Amino acid sequence: MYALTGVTKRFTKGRKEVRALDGVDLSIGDGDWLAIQGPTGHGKTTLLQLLGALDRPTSGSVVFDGDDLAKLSERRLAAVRARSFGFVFQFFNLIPTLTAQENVETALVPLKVSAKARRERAATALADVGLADRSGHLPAELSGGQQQRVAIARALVTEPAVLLADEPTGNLDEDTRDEIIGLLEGLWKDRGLTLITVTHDSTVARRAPRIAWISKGRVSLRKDDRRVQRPRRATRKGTDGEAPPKGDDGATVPKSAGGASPVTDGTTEEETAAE
Ligand SMILES: Nc1ncnc2c1ncn2[C@@H]1O[C@H](COP(=O)(O)OP(=O)(O)OP(=O)(O)O)[C@@H](O)[C@H]1O
Repeated sequence: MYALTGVTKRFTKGRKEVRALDGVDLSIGDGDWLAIQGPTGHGKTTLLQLLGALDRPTSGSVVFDGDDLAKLSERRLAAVRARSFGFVFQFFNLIPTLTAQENVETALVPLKVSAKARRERAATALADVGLADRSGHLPAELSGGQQQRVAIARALVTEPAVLLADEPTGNLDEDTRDEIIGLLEGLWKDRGLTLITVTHDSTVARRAPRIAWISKGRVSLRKDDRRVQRPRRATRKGTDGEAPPKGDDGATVPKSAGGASPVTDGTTEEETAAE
């Protein structure tokens, strides 16, 4: 799904140049859940923004499903973003004057979905995150955890292939953090999503089968890193809504694209990591 090669990102701050990413090589497969962990200011959000086509690298390539996001026109980039990526942020980013239902519907406006279909799909998305009975509430009338659920519904109502979450539990207490990460994990398993979560929090990172550690803009993966390979998510009209089977340790066991025996690609990526 993703292949990043030699990715650097530099910012200029006054007279100083900051190398936010410094030679990142990384591959992320369909259906992977990758946590990006690391100290503050070391490039986590920058990497997430490149993966979500919100920004471009200074050099290197970010290939997503065969397209180098670094080279696409703004128009194509916006189209890929709208079609393929959903975003969740630490501070929810809901529109305060709109109800939960209306906030979720906003994600469908750029896709030119009819008003009736918007209403139906937003109601389903809210039900999927356990908020069917809160659809008429404004964000201020919801708890932090509920607001994040609305934000997750808004991210998923467009049925993206990839969900990118930047510190999704960073503004929540421990119990709510566990609820939200459990919700994300369930959605990841059930929908065959590719999930990429940025987090400071090791408790959250450890829930992901893959962890990328980022330090000074360089990425390293665990020695035992393995890509999870699962079939592409179910589409709206598809029938493959089946949750992947569990392994002995309770972890999701990947299936081959043909739905046959579980496989991984069998390679570790440490050779390609920057450290
Ligand atoms: N738009 C920008 N202009 C200038 N410098 C930037 C910009 N965005 C990020 N940086 C710098 O790039 C470096 C990496 O920032 P980034 O936000 O990716 O770190 P992070 O690991 O996500 O940090 P945090 O955990 O605090 O969110 C930092 O030094 C930051 O100040």
